[in-house]
Amino acid sequence: MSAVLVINSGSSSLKYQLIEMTTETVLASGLVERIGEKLASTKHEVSGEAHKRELPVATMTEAFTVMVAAFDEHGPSLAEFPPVVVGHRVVHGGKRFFSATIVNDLVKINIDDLSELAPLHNPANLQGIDAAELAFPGVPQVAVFDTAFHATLPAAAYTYAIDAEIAEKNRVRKYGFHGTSHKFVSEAAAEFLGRPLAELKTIVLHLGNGASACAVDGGISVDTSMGLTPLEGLVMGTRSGDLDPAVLIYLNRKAGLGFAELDTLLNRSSGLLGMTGRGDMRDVVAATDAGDEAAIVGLSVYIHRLKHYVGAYLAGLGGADAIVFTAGVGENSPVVRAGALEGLEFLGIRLDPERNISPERGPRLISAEDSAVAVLVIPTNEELEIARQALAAV
Ligand SMILES: Nc1ncnc2c1ncn2[C@@H]1O[C@H](COP(=O)(O)OP(=O)(O)O)[C@@H](O)[C@H]1O
Ligand SMILES: CC(=O)OP(=O)(O)O
Ligand SMILES: [Mg+2]
Repeated sequence: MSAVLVINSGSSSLKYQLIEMTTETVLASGLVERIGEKLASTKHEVSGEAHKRELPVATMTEAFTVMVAAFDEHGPSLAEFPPVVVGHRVVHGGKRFFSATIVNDLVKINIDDLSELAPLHNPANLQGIDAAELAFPGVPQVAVFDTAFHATLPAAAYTYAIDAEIAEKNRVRKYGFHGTSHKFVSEAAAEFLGRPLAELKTIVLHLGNGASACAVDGGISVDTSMGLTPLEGLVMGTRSGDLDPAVLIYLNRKAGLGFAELDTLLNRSSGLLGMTGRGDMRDVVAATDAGDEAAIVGLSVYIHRLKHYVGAYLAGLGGADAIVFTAGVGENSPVVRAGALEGLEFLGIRLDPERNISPERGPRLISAEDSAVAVLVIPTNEELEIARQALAAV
């Protein structure tokens, strides 16, 4: 019996899962949100029961103390299920990390060095590693990188068409993100279809708060929509995704917006939120049903962009065996799924409307029997994938 503790530490939150790996069962999961604010809220779920609390939590180290206390109080006992390894989600691995890596001082220096490429994510991930080292002395820590799965991108896909010397010197290229999810989901799709991964061409659409598309050929990432940072590509909850880069220059000159303001604009107040005043897809869909004009346009932009990437990756892969929807929006929004594939019948892509709106959970087929391309919904499980890779690394 071996348990793995999975840690996803963000700028103001700590999410965790303790997973028993012989049966891949979640023993407990939880989160500490709003770290550093006056009151943080915590949730610890075990045996289907959620234990919630509000208390001040100033730092990531304190958040770990709160997590360990929740295990002591509500179980399961960490003495009974001691983690054999702690697996951490680390967002940016740059060109240094291509697989799950046991953390040592040099690895931490490298993660820190990549912070300038992921300022929202890497510093928080590193704080999580430091706090876990204090809380679980002697237990190996393994970093699992969002970028790792995309290490296989060909130069044609990862190179930006800018001055090569400037790009090289500043490490400017496409890295891609959500790799842990794209890997898990593309493998689960092959399993669901009962076909060898090596033979499958798959398009994975990970549509959460952050969203990205990935073209997977025989289990290998060959193209993806996020870039140097998790800003490029699809329309997201608060991020713009693709736009003419000259918009930045123009807004700087014309509206006097500085780089900090432009950063905030594109990362935090654009996307669905910027277009519709609502960053949550559930609220946007509800508003379109009520006839809200901004919501109707915003949803149409979201779907237009999604279809654009589906088309691009169908062309890049030379057709696809499966198109897979995952993450919060992908798993739960029939409107988005139908919109993204509408009009693609000429390519052999045919949704079954009944299957698409079925409230069923779990991996499922939503295309019609006569569809040449299988359209699937597969719930992602980044935590389980991190646990598997962390355990394999030790
Ligand atoms: N029933 C639903 N219909 C449409 N969107 C949904 C539904 N349930 C959840 N979502 C959307 O999923 C998104 C969050 O996805 P999730 O994968 O949990 O995000 P992340 O892990 O990136 O924080 C939110 O925009 C939310 O509105
Ligand atoms: C990399 C990224 O965008 O992650 P998230 O979807 O968790 O924000
Ligand atoms: Mg997510």
